[in-house]
Amino acid sequence: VACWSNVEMGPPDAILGVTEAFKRDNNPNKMNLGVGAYRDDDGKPYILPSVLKAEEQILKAKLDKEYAGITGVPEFAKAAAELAFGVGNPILKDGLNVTTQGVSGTGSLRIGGAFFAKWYQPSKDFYLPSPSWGNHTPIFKHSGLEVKSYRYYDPSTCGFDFAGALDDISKIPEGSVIVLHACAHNPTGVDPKPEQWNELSAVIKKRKLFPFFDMAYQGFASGDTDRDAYALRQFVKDGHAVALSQSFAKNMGLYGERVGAFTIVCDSAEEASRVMSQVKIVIRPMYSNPPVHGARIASRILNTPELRTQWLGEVKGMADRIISMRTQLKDGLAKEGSSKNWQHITDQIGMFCFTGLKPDQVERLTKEFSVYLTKDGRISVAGLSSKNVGYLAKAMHEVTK
Ligand SMILES: Cc1ncc(COP(=O)(O)O)c(CN[C@](O)(C(=O)O)[C@@H](O)C(=O)O)c1O
Repeated sequence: VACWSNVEMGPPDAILGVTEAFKRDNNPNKMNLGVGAYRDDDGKPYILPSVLKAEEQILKAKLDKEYAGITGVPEFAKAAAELAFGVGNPILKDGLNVTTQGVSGTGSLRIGGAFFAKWYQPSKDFYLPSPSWGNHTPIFKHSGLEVKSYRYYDPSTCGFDFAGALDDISKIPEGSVIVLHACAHNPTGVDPKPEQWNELSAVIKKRKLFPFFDMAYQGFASGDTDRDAYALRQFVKDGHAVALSQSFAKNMGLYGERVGAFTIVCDSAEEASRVMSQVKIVIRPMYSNPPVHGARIASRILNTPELRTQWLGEVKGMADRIISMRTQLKDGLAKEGSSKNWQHITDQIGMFCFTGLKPDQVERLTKEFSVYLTKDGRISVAGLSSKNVGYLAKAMHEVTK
C-alpha cells in the first residue's frame, strides 16, 4: 500500500533547475547561462580531442569490466594527486597522501564530509565562503557536519572582501575546518591574489584551522594547471595538512563520466595507511566502488606525455575562449551605452561571472529576454559565444539602465 502522502513536492535545484526551465522555453534567442558546463563558440558541448584519442586507445586495449576496487583506478588516483600537488612534491615522495578516486567532485566532497564527520575530533564545524557553491551546504550537512560561513564576496565592489575574510577567519574557533575554493571561485569568479593567499595561509595556521580545498577547475581558471594550484601548493609548503577534492568534469569535459578524487595529507606513511583503511570503510557502503571508464581516460591522458601536452593545450584553449567572452561582454555593454562599472566582468576568473544583477533584474532577463541564469545573478561565461554575446549585452543593459 502506498504510504508517501507525507512527501511534499521539493523545489527544483537552484542550478540544475535552470536548465530544466531553459529546455521548456521555445524562444529561438534563448540562452542557458545556468549550469557550469563548457560550450564552444557554436554553443555546442565540447568533447576534447585528447579525450577522444584516449578513448580510442582504451577501446583498442579491450580492457575488462572488472571492479576497480574501492579506491578506483589506481593509476588515476596517483596521476590526480601529481597534477594537484606537483609531481616532485615531497608529500607524494614520502607517501603522506591518501588519495582515492571519487564520483566526480561531488562524490569526492562527500567522501571527505563523511570521513571528517566520523574521524575528525577537534570539530564538526565546516566554514564555507559566503557565498559558496550551492551544493556545498547540503553535501556537508547530509554528511552530519555543521555548516557555517566566513565573509568572502564584497557586493559593493563585486570583488574579494579580503579584510572581511581575514576578520571572520581570525574569529573561527580553533580546530574548525575551513573550505577553500582553490581557483575559479563558484559562484563569484573572485579569487584571492597570491599574496592574499599567503596571508590567508598564515591566519588559518594561527587559528589551527583545517584547510579543505575544493579544486573543480584546475587549468580552467588561468589556462595553466600549475598556476591554478598555487594556493593548494603554498598551503602545503606552509606546513598545513590539507584535504582536497578534485573534479575532472570541467577541465577534461568528463561531466557525465563522473571523474574525481579525494585526498587527505597525513603526517607519516604509517598514519596514511590507517587513514586509507578508514576511507575505504566509508566508501564501501556508500557506492562500493567508482565507474572505471572516465578514470581510465583521465589517467591515460595524464600518464601519456603527448596526450598530456595536447590536453594542456585544449584546457588552455577553453580558458582563453572564456576570457575573451568576458572582454566581449564588457565591451558590448559599453557599446550599448551602459554607464555602469562592469570592470568586475573581466577581473573575475574561471567559469562564472557574478554580474551583480539583483533578483528582479535576473527575473526580467529570463522573462523578457529568455536569458537563463541562477537567481544570484551568476552567469556561466562558457554559455556565451560570439553569436549571442551581443544579445546578452543588450538585455543586461536594458534591465540595468
Ligand atoms: C566548486 C565546485 N565544486 C564541485 C563541483 C562538482 O562538480 P562535479 O560533481 O560535476 O564534479 C562543482 C560543479 N558545479 C557546477 O559546475 C555549477 O555550479 O554549475 C555544476 O556542475 C553543478 O553541479 O552545479 C563546483 O562548481
